[in-house]
Amino acid sequence: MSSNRTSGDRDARYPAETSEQEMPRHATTTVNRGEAAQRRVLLKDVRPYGEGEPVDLLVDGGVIAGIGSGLEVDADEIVHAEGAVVLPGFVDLHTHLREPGREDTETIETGSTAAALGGYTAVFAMANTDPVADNAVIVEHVWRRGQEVGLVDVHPVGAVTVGLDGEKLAELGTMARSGANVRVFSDDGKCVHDPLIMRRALEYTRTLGGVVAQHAEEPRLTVGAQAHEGANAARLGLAGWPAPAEEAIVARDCLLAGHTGGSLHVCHVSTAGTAEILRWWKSQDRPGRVSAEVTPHHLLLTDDRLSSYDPVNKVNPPLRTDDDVRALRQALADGTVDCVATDHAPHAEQDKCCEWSAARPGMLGLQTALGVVVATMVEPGLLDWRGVARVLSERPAEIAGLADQGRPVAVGEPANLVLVDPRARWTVRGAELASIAANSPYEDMELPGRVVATLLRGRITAAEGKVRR
Ligand SMILES: NC(=O)N[C@@H](CC(=O)O)C(=O)O
Ligand SMILES: [Zn+2]
Ligand SMILES: [Zn+2]
Repeated sequence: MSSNRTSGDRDARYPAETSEQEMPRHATTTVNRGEAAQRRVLLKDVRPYGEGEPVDLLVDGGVIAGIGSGLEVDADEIVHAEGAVVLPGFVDLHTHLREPGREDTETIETGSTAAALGGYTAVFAMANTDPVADNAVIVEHVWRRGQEVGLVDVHPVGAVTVGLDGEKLAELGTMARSGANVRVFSDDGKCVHDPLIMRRALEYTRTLGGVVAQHAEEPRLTVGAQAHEGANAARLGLAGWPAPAEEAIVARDCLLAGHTGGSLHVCHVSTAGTAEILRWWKSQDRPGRVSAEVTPHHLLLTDDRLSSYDPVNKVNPPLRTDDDVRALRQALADGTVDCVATDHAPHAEQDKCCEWSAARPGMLGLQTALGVVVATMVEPGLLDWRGVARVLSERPAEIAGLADQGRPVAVGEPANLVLVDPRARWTVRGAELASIAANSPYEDMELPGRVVATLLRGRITAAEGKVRR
């Protein structure tokens, strides 16, 4: 991993130091005077990591300039946070933004909006777009468009193989050296199933300081699969997606990562067996660099949802059993699974509101991830707020090699931050989410934990449920 990697290596991120410095400052209450004026933001009464008495946190010039009680400073904006928990901004290693190709379901702009509202300051946009992000032109477009929108850093994921076809390695080096500085490579949506291609990908990305994010699904075991292979699928006559189709690939890839010294990241872990394999592998003397993510939906939902026959619940890998959910929560709590990634997968109404077998797999996740993590991990006592920072921000930033994300809430650190009201509860309405698509499996569900504000390099990108461009 390139440890010195900051997004600032690439494009301009702040407007250059200009006359902002001379602009008059006013101590005001929540007045937004645009980015140029937002140099100093005072967050009043915040609790870093939800610990201790509320303090004030001053953000100046994109970094945390002071933390203390009763800071009396001249700020451009004051946010009265009323005891909100402050954490490093969330980092999503697994987002589908559908641009280019399916802008009718999500664009970089609408996806960035959903991300900022969900508390994210960086997302990784998967390569299964149309055309596929398997070359420098596409990845540079995604990176630049994300910077233009300016709500969240959109890091393009580069495809491992040309056209996601699994046959020929894409030009990984060209993407790595491009303006998008790609470090995460994935054929997500499809598995890099050929073991020799996977081996070469691990070897090659190692020399680039990158990581291969694997969608673990042995395709020969999931031909025609529609739902988790178990009693519920059998009852409904749906072809089964057996747990070993995931587990066999994860075991194989751990061995390959160990052998090559390459970095493997396992996408959307969904079974108790996969958690066991990862736990065993990580307990070896030389496990190399293997990391894993779990999605919010696999932490909360089970294949009991199949009975409704509503394809909003169709996702890949499929929703599994209660036992799997329990094992995944435990694995996330003990670090066997490193982090939470949304696998935010917007789909058009016509691709979801149709018969089950014709429906596309995938569900929205960016704006509901925090709520689901609070409901499944914080409320049952499996994680505290430091743990939330670890799984939603620190570990994903480390895995992707982002130097300026997932940093401590401390003076001198970059002000990529999220403020969370731990007491607030809200009801999910798919149509009210920022995504163009509305395929949320949490419709009408009440979720705990609300994002009060998100700051990207010291600038408020979202506050009170609205983004600021
Ligand atoms: N998760 C899904 O069910 N769908 C994803 C692809 C993927 O993550 O495998 C998509 O692109 O729609
Ligand atoms: Zn996938
Ligand atoms: Zn995905």
